[in-house]
Amino acid sequence: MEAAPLFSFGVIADIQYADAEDGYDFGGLRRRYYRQSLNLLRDAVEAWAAERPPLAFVLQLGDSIDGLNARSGEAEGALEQVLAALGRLPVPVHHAWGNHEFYNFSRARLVRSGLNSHPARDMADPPAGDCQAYDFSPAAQFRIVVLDAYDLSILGREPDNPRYQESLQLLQEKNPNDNLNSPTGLKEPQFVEFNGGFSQAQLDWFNEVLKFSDENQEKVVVMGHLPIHPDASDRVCLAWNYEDALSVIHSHQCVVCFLAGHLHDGGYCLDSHGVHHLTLEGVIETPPESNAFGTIYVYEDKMILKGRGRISDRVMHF
Ligand SMILES: Nc1ncnc2c1ncn2[C@@H]1O[C@H](COP(=O)(O)OP(=O)(O)O)[C@@H](O)[C@H]1O
Repeated sequence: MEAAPLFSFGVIADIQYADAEDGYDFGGLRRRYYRQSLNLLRDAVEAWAAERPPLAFVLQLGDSIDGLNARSGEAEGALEQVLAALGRLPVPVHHAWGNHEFYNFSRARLVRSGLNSHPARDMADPPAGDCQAYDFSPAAQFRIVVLDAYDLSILGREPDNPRYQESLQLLQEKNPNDNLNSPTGLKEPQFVEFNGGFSQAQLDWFNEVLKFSDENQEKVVVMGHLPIHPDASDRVCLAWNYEDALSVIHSHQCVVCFLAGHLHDGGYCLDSHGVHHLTLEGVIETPPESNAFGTIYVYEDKMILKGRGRISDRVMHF
């Protein structure tokens, strides 16, 4: 028997709920169970709520509702359903924002929604602008960093916003295709409209957080919608400037794990600096008889992932 963990938390990605018939991914190969995804979320919540000792929190890794809702005018209702399901948990839920949040809502609207899990600001010098990154300490000598992978993006902002203009310029420099969602022919195929990146202000802030954690002997788990390691993703689904985020992480000792969603097949690698990169399988492409969520039990020297359904169990030493 393992000793009791220091704390535990739930993880889930790419729920992409919509009250719509099943469909397929862009390639036409993977079925998307839009309506069932809400039932899978409810099953996840029920399983998490029954855990003893109770979880400390849940991380929702983005794409909580599908872009289909925007087209059918059901964005608000779909979000209400997802938040109501998560609201049955007696613990905080921390949300990353993905491309599908921005298909449905502006950044300004998200700040005023139940998907804004940013705690009241208590740390000095948060990242500049409308960046949604934040950090919190769930237990002594542990810290969670929530990164905003669409801080550079043309999704979620009006075209007259300077950050939109800067992002569009970068995207067009890297992607000459007429359809900016198409990675065809790109040297850096992650430069597509449905991805985004990290501003220098966010990277500077991230660096300061990790410096503090190094100085205080903390272990840090980082989460964001987009994967940042090519071995835990395909070449398209990475954050635009994933290398910049990796450099910040690798210039510190404290980061033990990076959690992402976006790539519905999931992925995992242990990188050259001993950081675990775990990309979670997406609920939306999970058949109704299975599921895709997990609980991570944190110990002084490791994290143990208990996966459900498509997500495998895994021990991540640090
Ligand atoms: N290879 C591609 N070429 C052109 N458009 C694409 C390609 N892959 C995805 N898209 C488009 O990009 C958008 C996001 O893709 P989607 O599969 O919905 O993202 P996610 O994997 O986050 O669910 C959709 O409008 C989709 O049609």
